[in-house]
Amino acid sequence: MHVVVPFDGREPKTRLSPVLDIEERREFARAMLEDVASTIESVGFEPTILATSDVDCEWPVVVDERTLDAAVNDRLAEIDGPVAIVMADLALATPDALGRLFAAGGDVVLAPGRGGGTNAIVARHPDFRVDYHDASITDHREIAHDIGAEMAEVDSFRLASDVDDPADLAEVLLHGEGRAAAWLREHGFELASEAGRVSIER
Ligand SMILES: Nc1nc2c(ncn2[C@@H]2O[C@H](COP(=O)(O)OP(=O)(O)OP(=O)(O)O)[C@@H](O)[C@H]2O)c(=O)[nH]1
Ligand SMILES: C[C@H](OP(=O)(O)O)C(=O)O
Repeated sequence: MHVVVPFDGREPKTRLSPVLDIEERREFARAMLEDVASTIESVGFEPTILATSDVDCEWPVVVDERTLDAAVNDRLAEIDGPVAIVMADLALATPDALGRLFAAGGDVVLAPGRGGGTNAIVARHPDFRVDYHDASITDHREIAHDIGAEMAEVDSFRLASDVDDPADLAEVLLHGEGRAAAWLREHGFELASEAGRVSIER
């Protein structure tokens, strides 16, 4: 199976701009990418980074400057056989969680993200194409249905937790075991309590 990790390192994670400046967001996004790619590797697959510009890293990189959908759909059309698409901001992903995703049966396997996104996909049907953004999980269910694909979903806290907003950083500090969690600690982030919920402070 080909495992593709989309990554836009140019102005990443704009929703984290209340707490991280542009250089910090680049570094943090890169730390998450390394966590995701090395976790994929640890379950026996070589990730290909599908990036908007060249990335200096130990994995193969395919550069495609077009939109996310255009770049991913081109890979889906070009690659023969199963393709997994795993987002680069899954800082809580573990070998166990990704292993369950890759092993799940079905023509199309979806890992929903909190908030309506689609954090990972395994596509074994040649006609499956993506339509990211907004409530993409609904769109991906519909696309799978329309092409007559047998669909499955993976129920996983770790795969559902993409890191988009400042509140998600608390989850990384609570549960992350990799470079992203270490990066946050090195840059002064720690857990705090706010109105009975865990938050972050710096
Ligand atoms: N190749 C490619 N990857 C992208 C593109 N846009 C987003 N990504 C990647 O897709 C995944 C999900 O990204 P999002 O959380 O939607 O967006 P983001 O740009 O990182 O963050 P925001 O600016 O806060 O929306 C991350 O791994 C991004 O690096 C794109 O245009 N091309
Ligand atoms: C790419 C997008 O990510 P989100 O903006 O939901 O994190 C999606 O999953 O459709």
